[in-house]
Amino acid sequence: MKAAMLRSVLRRSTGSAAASSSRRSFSSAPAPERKVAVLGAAGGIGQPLSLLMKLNPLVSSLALYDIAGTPGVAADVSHINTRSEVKGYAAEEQLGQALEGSDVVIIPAGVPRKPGMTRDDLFKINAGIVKSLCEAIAKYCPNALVNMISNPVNSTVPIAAEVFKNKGVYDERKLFGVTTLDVVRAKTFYAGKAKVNVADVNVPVIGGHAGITILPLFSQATPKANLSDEEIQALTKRTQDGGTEVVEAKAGKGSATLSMAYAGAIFADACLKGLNGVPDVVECSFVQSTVTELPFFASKVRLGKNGVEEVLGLGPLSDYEKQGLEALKPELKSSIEKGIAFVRGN
Ligand SMILES: NC(=O)C1=CN([C@@H]2O[C@H](COP(=O)(O)OP(=O)(O)OC[C@H]3O[C@@H](n4cnc5c(N)ncnc54)[C@H](O)[C@@H]3O)[C@@H](O)[C@H]2O)C=CC1
Ligand SMILES: O=C([O-])CC(=O)C(=O)O
Repeated sequence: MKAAMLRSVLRRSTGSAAASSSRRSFSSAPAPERKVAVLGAAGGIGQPLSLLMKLNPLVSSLALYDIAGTPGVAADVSHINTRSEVKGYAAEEQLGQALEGSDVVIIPAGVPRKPGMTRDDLFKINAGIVKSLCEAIAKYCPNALVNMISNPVNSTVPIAAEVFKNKGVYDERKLFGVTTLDVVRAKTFYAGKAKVNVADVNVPVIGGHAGITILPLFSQATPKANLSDEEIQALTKRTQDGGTEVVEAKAGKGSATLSMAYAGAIFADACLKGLNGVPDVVECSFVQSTVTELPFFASKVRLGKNGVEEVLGLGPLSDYEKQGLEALKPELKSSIEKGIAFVRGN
């Protein structure tokens, strides 16, 4: 959700005569009907993400699913006077209804880290959660774009792909690991150091979503700034450790939720724009890829009416980034293989 969109939503909710008449004169075809499902909607990420999706005028139907606490969240969000109709789904037997007809399914279901844990430590619990949710997606909305937030993303995306393959519905253009928070952080930290307007900043982040597998390409950052090698290395490390910084600050009360909800809303908005035929929608995401020898890799992707339209190349890397790329491959490879083995062995 970009600032302009939020402004337009807020303008709409004031309902002033001037606003509605200018809306009439400028609006052509109404935005198509789009259903978005959030799985894990009552959680730390799920709640603010559901709020942001309720503010998104591209959404006509919002399905909120969780195994606990859904009715309250759904009732609360449903009172907001924006376009989408909100329904809550509270138990596993309602998951099918929640998913049916979905264009985009966002998955922030599962446990978050506590201090001292790695994202991979979440595998044990989250792998099973993601697997069963993806089995339901394969059954009830096999054509939906899936935005995977649940960690470890480096393994949960391959798990989803294996489930979809087993069910005969895998379309690599429709499965995304959400790495937008890495981009959000890289932009914020770069703007602070380079002393440029954060709204103007662009920084691609490639690789995966854990520790050194997160590789921000500050050599490609715009607007250009004259940062020293030490400054670039410190920015890289801070981006890689951004999740841990929040986990430690929350001191046992979970990981990033608000910034993740923001990032998840931006990525889902980009998916919806792509589905609606808006041209040149480009975001970084962890997708099936041939950009490196690894089967999944995060890089810039162009989004379109069927999901991934094009996986874009990495562009020129600095020597430091080339080293980072080689260094991340073994860990990313083993996380991907762990996800695949989890489904194949089960
Ligand atoms: N991709 C990324 O950049 C980020 C990913 N995350 C990950 O997102 C996940 C969620 O984090 P939080 O919202 O903070 O956790 P949370 O514990 O606050 O919320 C998780 C929600 O998932 C629900 N849930 C559990 N099993 C479920 C199932 N089978 N079906 C539906 N819902 C289920 C829980 O009831 C809970 O409401 C974690 O795995 C975390 O590591 C967090 C931040 C950033
Ligand atoms: O660090 C965590 O566990 C949550 C996460 O993925 C992030 O904030 O990037």
